[in-house]
Amino acid sequence: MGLNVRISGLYAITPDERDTAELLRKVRQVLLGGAQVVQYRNKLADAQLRFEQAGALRVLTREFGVPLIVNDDAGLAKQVDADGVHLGGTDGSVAAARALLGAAKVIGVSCYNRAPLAFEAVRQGADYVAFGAFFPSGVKPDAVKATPELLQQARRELNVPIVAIGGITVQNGAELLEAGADALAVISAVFAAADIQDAARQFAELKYP
Ligand SMILES: Cc1ncc(COP(=O)(O)OP(=O)(O)O)c(N)n1
Ligand SMILES: Cc1ncsc1CCOP(=O)(O)O
Ligand SMILES: [Mg+2]
Repeated sequence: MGLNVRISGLYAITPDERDTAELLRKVRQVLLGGAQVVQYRNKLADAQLRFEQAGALRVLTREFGVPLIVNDDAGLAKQVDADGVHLGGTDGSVAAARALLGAAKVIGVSCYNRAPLAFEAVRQGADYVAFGAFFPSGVKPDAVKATPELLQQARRELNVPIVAIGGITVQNGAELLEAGADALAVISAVFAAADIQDAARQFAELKYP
């Protein structure tokens, strides 16, 4: 995994935002609040806008010394020299991403509510695994439901960082950290907050491993 990359703490995932200046303003707030990882995710943007936004986030996250992970697209991660890529079930193989990005970059894999997917992802060289959704998510209302017991099992049986996602708030996140998560991946509870920086700060103050 990347030399100075640690997957732990508040893992802030960007909301679908077409206005790049607005996106940067919001992400600066989460960084000032203490986010430890930023993922660029934008399901509305076309390839040109995604390139522009990922590149701008690359500059911003470097300013804070925080890793930038690109969702779905290892090619874009490579183009902007992101620290890694996050792959879901339809986003290509770990092997293909590794061949493109090299050994120093981070590859994270969505494992939904299935421990066997995580064992296989790690066998293929994933650097972290993500489980969820733990709570109802307005961003992904149809996401499969995962339970804290899965985090306990993953903690016992895996040696890579574990990320929890889906409807996570400051209030319900503590339970997931106690069950074994290293990082909390969050969109709405930080980016839809009236005060984004303060919401991020509250997440950053939780007790991480
Ligand atoms: C940290 C993290 N975990 C899970 C996901 C979800 O990935 P995926 O299942 O590919 O869904 P999309 O985010 O692409 O809609 C994630 N992005 N990040
Ligand atoms: C991308 C994704 N995968 C499972 S739930 C989810 C959305 C998380 O967003 P929120 O933190 O707003 O529930
Ligand atoms: Mg995906």
